[in-house]
Amino acid sequence: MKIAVMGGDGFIGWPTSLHLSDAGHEIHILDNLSRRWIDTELGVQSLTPMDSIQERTRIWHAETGRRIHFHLIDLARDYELLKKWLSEHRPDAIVHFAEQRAAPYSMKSDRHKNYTVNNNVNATHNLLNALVDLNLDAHLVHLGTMGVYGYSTIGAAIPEGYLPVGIETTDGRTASQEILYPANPGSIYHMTKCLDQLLFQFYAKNDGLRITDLHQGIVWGTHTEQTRRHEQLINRFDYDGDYGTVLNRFLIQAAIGYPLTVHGTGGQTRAFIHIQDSVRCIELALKNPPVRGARVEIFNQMTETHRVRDLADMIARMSGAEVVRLPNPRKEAPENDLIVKNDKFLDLGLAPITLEAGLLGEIVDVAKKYAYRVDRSRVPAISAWTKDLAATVNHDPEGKRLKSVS
Ligand SMILES: O=c1ccn([C@@H]2O[C@H](COP(=O)(O)OP(=O)(O)O[C@H]3O[C@H](CS(=O)(=O)O)[C@@H](O)[C@H](O)[C@H]3O)[C@@H](O)[C@H]2O)c(=O)[nH]1
Repeated sequence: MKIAVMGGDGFIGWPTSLHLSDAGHEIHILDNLSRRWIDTELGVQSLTPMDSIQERTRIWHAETGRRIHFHLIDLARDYELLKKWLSEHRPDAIVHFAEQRAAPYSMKSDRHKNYTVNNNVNATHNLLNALVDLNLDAHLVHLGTMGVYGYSTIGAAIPEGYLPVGIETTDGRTASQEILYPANPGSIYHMTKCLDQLLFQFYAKNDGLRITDLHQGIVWGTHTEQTRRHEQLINRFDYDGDYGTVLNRFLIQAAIGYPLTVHGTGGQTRAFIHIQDSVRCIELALKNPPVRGARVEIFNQMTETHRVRDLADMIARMSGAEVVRLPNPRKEAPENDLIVKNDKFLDLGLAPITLEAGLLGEIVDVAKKYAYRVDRSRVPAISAWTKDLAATVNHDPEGKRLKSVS
């Protein structure tokens, strides 16, 4: 297939592009390189040394003989350019990662909220709009989030996208139907993914677009089979307070002797998936498109659930790291249970990498190897969900004032 990977320079976009190229597909990355600009804005860098996208694709070609094409296009702002590209290339499938993906970054300030909403919603809508106008029947696979469901404690498993409901009719019968699971976002970022869902519902219904939405959990790990092939193909790894996700943050904190930063009681339960499984799921989704006219296909893309404090305790046991409980900068339930259905990917043959099997390797391979690149002052999570919470944020889990956290 000819596949366009929107956002193919990012944390999941890059290994996905390599994985699909390795499988023999013709890959075109469309990216505005915004993630690299945000690194500059925040004054942080990936733990792993990352080359330019042009250099990365050159190395891939030298290693494998395969070409990955790069096109500098901003989906949210360059509508005409995007449309021109799609009309000239007419891809068979599109994988859409081209959104701002960090919840803390989206909550940093009014400016960051605006940026996240404008960028994410426009990128998704521009893409859908262009597909219809060009009569392009490409299968769109979007990377969504488990966060669209919220984290309720009702004790029932979260279904894959749709919830069966029974409604009493005016003549006393019970009519049953399936509705999109009620959206319950926990951040501006997560809210944009809820808005995406509505855009998908409309365009699938109105124009028959073929769309798959992957509700993904928190990704951990960094390497995939292809990124291991050459030092310069390495994936990015974020550890800072805005972009670092919880498990990867704990791993690097353990490696540099920084206390593991548990928010609140650590009773938050979340869904997880290894990066290698994430790219496999995307390939499985591409191989199993919905038919034209069908409703949006939704998969829960996660393999296990864990409580944050249990993860911290596990890594502390393995590494000897200290655990600190910090005031939570986020407005979220302090404790929740989480049961998730993920039968669809398992039925398609996904054999998940478990945390227990993969974790130690990650600490040794990545966290310790690049620990010298860490700027400790960028570790604290200081983006607060409300102005009140901002006053309680702990800028210094190590116990001494940090020089610069601006
Ligand atoms: O140092 C830390 C960092 C986080 N947390 C806690 O860990 C949980 C998860 O935080 P996270 O930053 O790992 O994940 P999140 O903000 O939910 O976002 C990440 O995971 C989402 C999947 S999910 O969480 O919605 O399932 C993706 O959509 C996002 O792109 C990705 O950045 C939260 O309760 C947070 O308070 C800590 O206790 N300590």
